Amino acid sequence: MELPKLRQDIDNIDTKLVNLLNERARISLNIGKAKKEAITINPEDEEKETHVYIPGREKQVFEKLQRLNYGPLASESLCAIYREIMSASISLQKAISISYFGPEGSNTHQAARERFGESVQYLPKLSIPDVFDAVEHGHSTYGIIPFENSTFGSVVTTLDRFISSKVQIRAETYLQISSLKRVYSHPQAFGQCQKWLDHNLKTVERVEAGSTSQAAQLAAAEPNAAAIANIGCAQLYGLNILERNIEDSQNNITRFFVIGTSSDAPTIEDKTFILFTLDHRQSGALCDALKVFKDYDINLTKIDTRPSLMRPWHYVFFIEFQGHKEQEEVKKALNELNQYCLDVVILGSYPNQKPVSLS
Ligand SMILES: O=C(O)C(=O)C[C@]1(C(=O)O)C=C[C@@H](O)C=C1
Repeated sequence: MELPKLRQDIDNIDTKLVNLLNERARISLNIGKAKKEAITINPEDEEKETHVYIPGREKQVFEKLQRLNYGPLASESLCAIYREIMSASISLQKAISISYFGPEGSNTHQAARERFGESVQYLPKLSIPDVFDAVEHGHSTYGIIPFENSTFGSVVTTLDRFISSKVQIRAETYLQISSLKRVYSHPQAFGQCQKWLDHNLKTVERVEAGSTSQAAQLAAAEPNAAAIANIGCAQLYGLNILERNIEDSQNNITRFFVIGTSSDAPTIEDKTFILFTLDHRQSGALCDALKVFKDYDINLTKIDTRPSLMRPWHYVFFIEFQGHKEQEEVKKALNELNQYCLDVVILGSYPNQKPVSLS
């Protein structure tokens, strides 16, 4: 076929696409209005503000797209296009800001961009507690923080800040951490690449930085210095890539939480994250607490513990389980759990986003 004719075909399709995209945008604006009206009609509702970001609905849309797609467009390409459609849709309803554990180019920044696209405002914060503060004080609509890494485990600063937090988890999101690099880095990244570093850079001094992107920034400003960071950082700070994929486990994935002022309504598959404290003088207290989940047939997906920060040798337990805090069985289980605990705090419920490859 002639090239001009093929380009004419593309022009015609683009005209249709632009019209359809705007039709979609108008519906999104109406959804925005409907959300505001729902709150005005039901002022007694727990929900005091309109949430434009609905992770459960987004999951549904993305799953449907992948089911519908028979190519030749790759599903990843289609999802990337839709990420931006959704981002624009959100920003039409309300201008939102996302604070993230930065600086610019950090893994958390990357995770945030993959989750929220380019039409929202990003606010870098230099520490994880600063992200919590920004959400708690209303300086940003949502926050995003690293929660755990598949090789190195929990991010303890995040767990510790949850102990005194007023935020609720709204979503989880996963990021494949690849192409880790050099000698300046965040302690988490050093931990993830320990074996490689011991083998290849045994005599090189390891200098800790506040984040992987700060490490890249430092390395860029210093001759003969390197950083362990992601590819985005190398591009941002003009670094050469010396070695790729140096992490000990090649399947190195970090999970992040999106935090906000409230969680969203139940979807078909949610998880809930809680913390609780126990009376340590009572033998079997932890066993009694955990048995509640067995009795209600609630599957646990994570358990962790941290010093309580209030009294030495007192601990806070963190548990993630399948189910939503508004489901009857979960409510009953948490009520019963309360009887065995000094304190139970629900940190939020969110749709399960675990990639199938990790299940
Ligand atoms: O369904 C909604 O609640 C919308 O606001 C629409 C929409 C979309 O564009 O599809 C936009 C943002 C939400 O995070 C989910 C979906």
